[in-house]
Amino acid sequence: MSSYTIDMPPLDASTAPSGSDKYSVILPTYNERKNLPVIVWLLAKTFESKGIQWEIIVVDDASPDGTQEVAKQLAGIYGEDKVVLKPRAGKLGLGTAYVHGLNFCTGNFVIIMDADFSHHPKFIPEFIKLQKLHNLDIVTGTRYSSVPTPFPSRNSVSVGLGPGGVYGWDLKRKLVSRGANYLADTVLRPGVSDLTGSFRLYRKSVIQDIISRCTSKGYVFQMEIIVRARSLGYTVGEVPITFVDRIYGESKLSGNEIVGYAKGVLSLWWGV
Ligand SMILES: Nc1nc2c(ncn2[C@@H]2O[C@H](COP(=O)(O)OP(=O)(O)O[C@H]3O[C@H](CO)[C@@H](O)[C@H](O)[C@@H]3O)[C@@H](O)[C@H]2O)c(=O)[nH]1
Ligand SMILES: [Mg+2]
Repeated sequence: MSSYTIDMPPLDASTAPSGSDKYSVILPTYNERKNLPVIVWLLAKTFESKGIQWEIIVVDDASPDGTQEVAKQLAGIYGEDKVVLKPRAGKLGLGTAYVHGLNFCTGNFVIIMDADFSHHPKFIPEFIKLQKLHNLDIVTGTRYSSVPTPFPSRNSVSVGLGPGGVYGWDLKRKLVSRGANYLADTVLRPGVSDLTGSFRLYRKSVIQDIISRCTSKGYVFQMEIIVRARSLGYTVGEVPITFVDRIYGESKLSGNEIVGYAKGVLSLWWGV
């Protein structure tokens, strides 16, 4: 991977979080026992090294592999105020996991990401910088653009050198992801380059408002959030990220999720 760094100033007086800012990370987990300790360590290191207040809300859906036991051990190591386990009784879907986790966030900013290292915490300081520089409501990681863009539109020229991209997916999964973005972009025209990615930073009041209007339950949730954010007039910025497919465990994306996505696009088309 290249040593490209995003062309933005380092966190300084104008772009650093204020003393009262706190970042709540929602980590949805289903069978992530092997991944959880490392992602928590990376997150803690990222925040602590920059003196940023943080907490992690682990939303585990009764994983049979013992993810919750690992989460409890991590709470013992980092502190119960830092690693907060908020389990659910069964596998109820990714979208509703975010809704559940949001109820327990005490920060004024919320970061949502995957627990399997596909979303690397090293990008979080870039999200924070772009948010602070432009006072944005949402910053979304994009795999399909390679320059940071504070106010993307359908006309943004955003293909260049730099990060942004997917590593480790087969052709079928790449086509599903591209196709899902193409479908929603063509039908709903939200003007954001990656609608299905879930690595994002939100102002908490904004994600609370949007989530209260969302109807979907599964992976389609990410797309619905951005489409609703745009129609409500919230500001969105994009930071290029590299998405690296997981090493441990399996994706939970099923055929049902793909059908649910297509239905979600159509229902937003009728309703928005
Ligand atoms: N609590 C809970 N967590 C879940 C569930 N389904 C998945 N997760 C968790 O959600 C994260 C993403 O799941 P993966 O199964 O690893 O997703 P993926 O196939 O790698 O999909 C990625 O790409 C999609 C398309 O771009 C994204 O939509 C998705 O968010 C993710 O980034 C992981 O931390 C996983 O444990 C669920 O029903 N409940
Ligand atoms: Mg994954």
